[in-house]
Amino acid sequence: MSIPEEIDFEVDADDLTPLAEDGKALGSPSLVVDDLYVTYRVFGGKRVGNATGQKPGVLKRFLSGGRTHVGGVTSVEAIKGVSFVARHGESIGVVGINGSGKSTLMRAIAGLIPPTHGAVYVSGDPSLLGVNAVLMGSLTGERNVMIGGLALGLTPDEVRERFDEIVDFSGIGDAIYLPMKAYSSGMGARLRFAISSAAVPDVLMIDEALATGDAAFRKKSKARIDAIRDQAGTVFLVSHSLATIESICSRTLWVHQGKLVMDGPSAEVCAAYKAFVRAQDGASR
Ligand SMILES: Nc1ncnc2c1ncn2[C@@H]1O[C@H](COP(=O)(O)OP(=O)(O)OP(=O)(O)O)[C@@H](O)[C@H]1O
Repeated sequence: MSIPEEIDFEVDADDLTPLAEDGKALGSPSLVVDDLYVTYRVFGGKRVGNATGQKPGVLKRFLSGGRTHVGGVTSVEAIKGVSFVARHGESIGVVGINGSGKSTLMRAIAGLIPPTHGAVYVSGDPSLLGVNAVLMGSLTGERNVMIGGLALGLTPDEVRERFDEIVDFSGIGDAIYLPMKAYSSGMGARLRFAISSAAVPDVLMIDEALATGDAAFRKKSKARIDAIRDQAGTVFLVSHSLATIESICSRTLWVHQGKLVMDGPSAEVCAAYKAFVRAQDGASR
């Protein structure tokens, strides 16, 4: 296995200030994930041909009308028995190699995928979690600001009041009037972050927005994350940039093959994860 490209150990640590030890006591639990399992069912995921790798016979090919796939349902166990408690005022990083289950975990917490076993309990309004899910690539950024704002529980007037501020924060300028599918991944991520954090949510989940943004955007984002934590929100940050995670999150979860393998202070978890990836990379050479 090689180190996934996105893992950027050296990423811009200079422009990120070290995490301040503010010594603030954390609040009550905002989220409880209890023995969570998530299984995807994929239709048509079976191997082509038979187990020996030989082509199907003439009769089979005739009966299948020349189609090469044989259908069937395959299960992918993406999350296997994850449990943890998050508290108000906590910022939590989530690390793991590609395909380890980070996005699935976030989507399950957001209520976008049902658990196959176990449960997720969220204090407050879980609808605050799902902004990314409602945004539509075929609509302009402007329309998406309105849709995302409504999904956050704002009224249309409140969204209109905050519109300029959201666009300014995203820094995408006149591109706000283009369809979102015309945005670069960085521009899309910046607008999603600007919308998601326009109202103070109970639980804010951030994808790669901070990794794709430039130094100035990361600084602004960090200030906004700190403000959300100060108002007792919980922030999850999924990123391949360990420098960003260590700078923003006091605690980190390491997910591997769908399991939570480590949960603790960011410096310790990131160091262990870094050593693991380097060892894997060495073993594959
Ligand atoms: N919609 C889906 N249908 C079927 N399998 C899926 C689906 N989404 C993810 N998976 C599978 O679930 C597992 C976990 O994927 P997930 O996207 O959660 O990983 P990740 O850690 O977020 O990866 P990355 O770092 O590449 O974004 C993988 O094996 C993936 O193939």
